[in-house]
Amino acid sequence: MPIRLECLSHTPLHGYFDPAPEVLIEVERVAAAARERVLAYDPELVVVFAPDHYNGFFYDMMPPFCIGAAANSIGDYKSLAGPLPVPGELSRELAASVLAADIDVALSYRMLVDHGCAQALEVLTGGLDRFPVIPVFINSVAPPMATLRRSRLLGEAIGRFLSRTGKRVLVIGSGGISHEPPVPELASASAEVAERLIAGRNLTPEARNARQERTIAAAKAFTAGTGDMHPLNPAWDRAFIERLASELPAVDGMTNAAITRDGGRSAHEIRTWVAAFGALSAYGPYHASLDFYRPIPEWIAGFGAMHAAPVAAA
Ligand SMILES: O=C(O)CCc1cccc(O)c1O
Ligand SMILES: [Fe+2]
Repeated sequence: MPIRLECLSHTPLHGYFDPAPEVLIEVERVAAAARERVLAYDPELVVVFAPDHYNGFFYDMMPPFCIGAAANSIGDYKSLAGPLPVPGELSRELAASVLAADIDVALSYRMLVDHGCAQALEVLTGGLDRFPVIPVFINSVAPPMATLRRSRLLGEAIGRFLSRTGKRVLVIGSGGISHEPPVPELASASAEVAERLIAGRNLTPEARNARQERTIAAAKAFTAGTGDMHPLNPAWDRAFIERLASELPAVDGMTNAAITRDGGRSAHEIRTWVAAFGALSAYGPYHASLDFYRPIPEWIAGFGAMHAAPVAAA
């Protein structure tokens, strides 16, 4: 019942507005090494914990957590579009098992995922359809959100189920660390923007393009130091990484308000890493390595990558 973990930041700005060549080369080297590890491991099942950026999940019915029993990638920015090979029966069993463990989770037979899921699968496996994959959505952008502790416990419950399958499992966390790209907030939105956050599925190509251009413009302003975006927070990012590696339950002390204050509104994507480590922790003691960390303003990201495995397997 082996398990491996890979966590990494995502950014849709890769290929639109890149950092200096030496940084880009280093990130691509780290990504290639992670992909080699994954391909050598050859997982029988991938569980990817991913956020969504108002592409698949909206306030018309916003769950804190949702397991996909069938899913499609929308292909925003440069990410791949198309169906994910989801083992639906296993997803349903997973949801039943998590609910039986007192963690309330939704189930979707028509999940839409965006770059927050697709980019991790592409980087780590070379495509969307290389391995059977169960996507697990964690609300990381639409308040109110569950506690960070709840993401850890969700991960743990999923890990207990996975360990019973006997499968060679890879868990992925996609997102974070500190960052605050220009994603609107319902509380301060105009009526028109609010409607988009409540029921904004299936943007027209024009609206999609305008949205992507806004993100690229924001990245340029952020890198130039103009505008008033939340700063990246390398010290906070590194402290978080350290907790994952050596004292996972300590993340329970991080309140949602403190995450927003210290890391920015999209720093809530760290929930995906916490859930992935929670799943790994269900298998016993583990060893984690930090493969990369650097604040990359061009990508609006405190950009990190880690991998981990049970101590017995290391
Ligand atoms: O398209 C959006 O809504 C925001 C995209 C976005 C930008 C920078 C870093 C991210 O992690 C991210 O997801
Ligand atoms: Fe994101």
